[in-house]
Amino acid sequence: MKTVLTIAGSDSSGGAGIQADLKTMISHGVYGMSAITALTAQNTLGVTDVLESTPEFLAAQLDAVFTDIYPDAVKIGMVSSAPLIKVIADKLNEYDVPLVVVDPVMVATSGSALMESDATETLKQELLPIATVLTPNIAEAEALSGLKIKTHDDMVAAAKHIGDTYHCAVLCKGGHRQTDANDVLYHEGKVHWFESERVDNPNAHGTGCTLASAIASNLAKDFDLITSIERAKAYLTDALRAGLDLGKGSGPLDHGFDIHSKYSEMNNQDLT
Ligand SMILES: Nc1ncnc2c1ncn2[C@@H]1O[C@H](COP(=O)(O)OP(=O)(O)OP(=O)(O)O)[C@@H](O)[C@H]1O
Ligand SMILES: Cc1ncc(CO)c(N)n1
Repeated sequence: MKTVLTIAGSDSSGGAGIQADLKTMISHGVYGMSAITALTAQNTLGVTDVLESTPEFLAAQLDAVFTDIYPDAVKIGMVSSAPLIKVIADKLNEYDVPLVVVDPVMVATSGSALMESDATETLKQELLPIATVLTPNIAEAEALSGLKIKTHDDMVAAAKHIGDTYHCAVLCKGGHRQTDANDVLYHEGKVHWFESERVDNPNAHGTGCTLASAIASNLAKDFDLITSIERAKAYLTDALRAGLDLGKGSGPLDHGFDIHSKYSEMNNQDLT
């Protein structure tokens, strides 16, 4: 079985972060592992508290994973401070990880800040150069490129700017656009669009985490980058279309829409 490690924050409501990552990985038939950068007290309405891991404890988690079950791919999500980013970069270099998806999580869908402002520079210098692919949403692509994004051409310009500066592939996600949900990849000097109509579902908590974990799972299974993104976007769109409606705010996706087993068919009546 292929193995994938997520390095990210825990979301107590289960829709984003580590929980979304592990659910996505099991749906892709890969073995998921986690190194937790922070605990968030969070639900579909927002984040009420954050407890960061210490850099030493994050390093210990990474050593424990890498010296035992070596991951075929790594997904990085919420990393809120510069010292934690530095630990991750050092460990990924030490263990020589080939496939790294970096989701530069800065602000949650609910509007809560998830990264300290002075950590952005460390992210740029330390993590972007070792990313196989970086997956900013529009606001994150603006912050990383310094460019304003309004049109499809602006998305391409920002992806090019980031990719050429930090030497990584960049997928600029259009999930926050009004008219479509088209994402654009800039990779090895070429531009590739992944087009999708918007799914009419206000429950979009954790879409970014889910897409990045699905890309990492597909890369671990030896699909090339474009195929990995195509498959990941199809999974994300189907998980949105499944129409789960939980919580009082922007609720989670149905990560398990595609998993059929004898256990998922059991209901309470079967148990009596
Ligand atoms: N309503 C929608 N319909 C179809 N696809 C969507 C919709 N909303 C988001 N997506 C897709 O979800 C993926 C994640 O994009 P998005 O821009 O939402 O990321 P994000 O802002 O990082 O996510 P998060 O809200 O988890 O932080 C992209 O492929 C995007 O096109
Ligand atoms: C822990 C965590 N990571 C990422 C996001 C972004 O969706 C979130 N809301 N929470």
